[in-house]
Amino acid sequence: MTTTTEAAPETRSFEADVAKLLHLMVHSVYSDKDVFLRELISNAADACEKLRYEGLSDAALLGDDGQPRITVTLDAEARRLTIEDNGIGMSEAELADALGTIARSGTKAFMDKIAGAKDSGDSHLIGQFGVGFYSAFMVADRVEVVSRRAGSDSAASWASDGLGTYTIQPVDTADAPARGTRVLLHLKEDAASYTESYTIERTIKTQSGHVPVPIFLKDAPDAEPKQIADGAALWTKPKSEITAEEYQDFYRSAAGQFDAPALTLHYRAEGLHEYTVLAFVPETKPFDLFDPDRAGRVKLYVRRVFITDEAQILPRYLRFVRGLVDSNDLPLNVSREMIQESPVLAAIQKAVSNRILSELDKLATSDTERYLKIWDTFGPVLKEGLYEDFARRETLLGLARFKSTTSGGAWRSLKDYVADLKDNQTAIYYATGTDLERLATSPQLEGFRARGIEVLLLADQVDSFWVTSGVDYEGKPFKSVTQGLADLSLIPLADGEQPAAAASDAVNDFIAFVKETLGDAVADVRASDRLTESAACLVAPEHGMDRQLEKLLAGAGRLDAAAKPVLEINPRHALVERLSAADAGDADVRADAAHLLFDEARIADGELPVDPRAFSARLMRVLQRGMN
Ligand SMILES: Nc1ncnc2c1ncn2[C@@H]1O[C@H](COP(=O)(O)OP(=O)(O)OP(=O)(O)O)[C@@H](O)[C@H]1O
Repeated sequence: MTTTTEAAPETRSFEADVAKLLHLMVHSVYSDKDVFLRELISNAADACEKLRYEGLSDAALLGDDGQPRITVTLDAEARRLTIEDNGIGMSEAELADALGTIARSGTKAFMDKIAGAKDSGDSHLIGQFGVGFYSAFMVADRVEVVSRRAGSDSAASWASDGLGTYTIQPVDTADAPARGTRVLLHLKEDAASYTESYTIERTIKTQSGHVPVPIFLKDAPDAEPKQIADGAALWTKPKSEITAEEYQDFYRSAAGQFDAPALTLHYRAEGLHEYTVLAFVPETKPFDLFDPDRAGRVKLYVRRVFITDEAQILPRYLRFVRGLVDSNDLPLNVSREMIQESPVLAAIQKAVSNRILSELDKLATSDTERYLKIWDTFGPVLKEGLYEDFARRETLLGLARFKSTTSGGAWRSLKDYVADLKDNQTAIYYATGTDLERLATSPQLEGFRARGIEVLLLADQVDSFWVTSGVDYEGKPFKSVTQGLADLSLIPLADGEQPAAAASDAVNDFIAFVKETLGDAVADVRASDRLTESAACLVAPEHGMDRQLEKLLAGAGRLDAAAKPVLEINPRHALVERLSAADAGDADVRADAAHLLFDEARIADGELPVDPRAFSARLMRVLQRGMN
């Protein structure tokens, strides 16, 4: 049936974010404009896969054209390029929704980044963020899309010059594909090479040669279509027939990444369940790594039919892994929701997750340098598993690498740490904070340094959570250097370090005075074992929460009030000795000193003084006295 309409096109404005994105695209200075072709072909292939899936439950949608196909047509004379698919298509409403609004959460992140990187011309960004359809405006000054949804007897068109508005209108079905979508690009003058057969064929073969839908090329509008990609799913081929480049091209087009995979895993599981896995660990962080939904992107296929990318095949802490699992056993004709409940899927989830972790473990020994790069990039995400996945905690602790006070910037495993324990050392010590450099200089570490005890420096947000969740490694608990009594006296001092004399009576009196002066502000004031250079530091009370975790929770409004800290004073510090002396001055001077010691310890922890005005008044008074 053919419908004709006389309606005038309706002009609409893009959502503000789309308009901004388009502006960036149109004015982009990227050398790598080829990306647009990959994005449009990947959209066309997705549309074919969506139809293949919907066709399982509604064969009528396929009509008499069951073969998915993408056709690219060149028109050098008119400087036009067309990409057409016979996939699912879009209704008028879907056109407006998909091409007039920001469909992906990552797009905003992309824009923020691209705006910053504009001058440096970082061509990797577009690929990284997979901004898809709009990349057409890098090469075209006008884009027209005509689409007809499978099973519908009407068609619609969308057109825009990428300058803030688009038009949308119903079109005669005679002017639309019988089913699917046609994207017509009016190429810019400097993009004329995209009508050259050779250029297009080479670009498609390298970027999209392994999409699971055959691709045809027509050199001219009336030329015969020639098949340039067979649509054979790469993962079904034997490993020995696939080159590293083919894996990389597939990874790029399927995962929307622009980097090279840091690890490629391709295997076939046989036995109770049969399935094929083709998984990649990216080299760089995917843009959506820290999206709040923490969703994974591994796709689920059943006998080469794409089912869903929402099956959450891997645990959330492996969400950086890209790729697919193609199962032979799952039924094709069940809904996505039912598949989620399937015990077969559960078995696949478990086995694939274990396999990925064991491959990482193997890599850690076989190619340490490559492994450490992966850890450097994704360690903070993998560490989420330490408190989320109890069953795999051991494995994850084995994979974990840390910077420490004695590693000189190198990564250390817990195995390394435990091998170097000092005599009488029964715990794994760590310090948490937000910045490695500052952590390494924190006063709490001084007593550890004097004994040569290695302290792990944990600077990722996630660290405060797992490390306080009751973990141990080979029977050794993790203990914060800011927590409780450090119990260091049992561990011998390193060569050349002098054992500390017990605090004198005068110092003990001074400590009692400080405690009285500070009153409720602190849980306790005591002489410190752990300080050798600084005069004072703050620690958590015995059994208290790690101070860094406490700060994080309080900052997130998840803690009513932080527990009061313990102020530890270094009884051997010259200033403390001087303040403790009988002639140190009147009670006012000592009271100022008590408050200043407390405030100074807070500052060393990256906090503000309790009362910044009182702090500056005291500081001024003390300085003035010093001048007199
Ligand atoms: N050829 C097509 N057939 C059917 N729908 C399409 C087609 N091209 C685009 N779309 C629709 O437009 C939406 C937006 O496309 P766009 O390429 O901008 O983002 P995406 O495909 O969701 O993500 P990305 O391409 O960045 O991976 C798609 O999600 C899809 O719904």
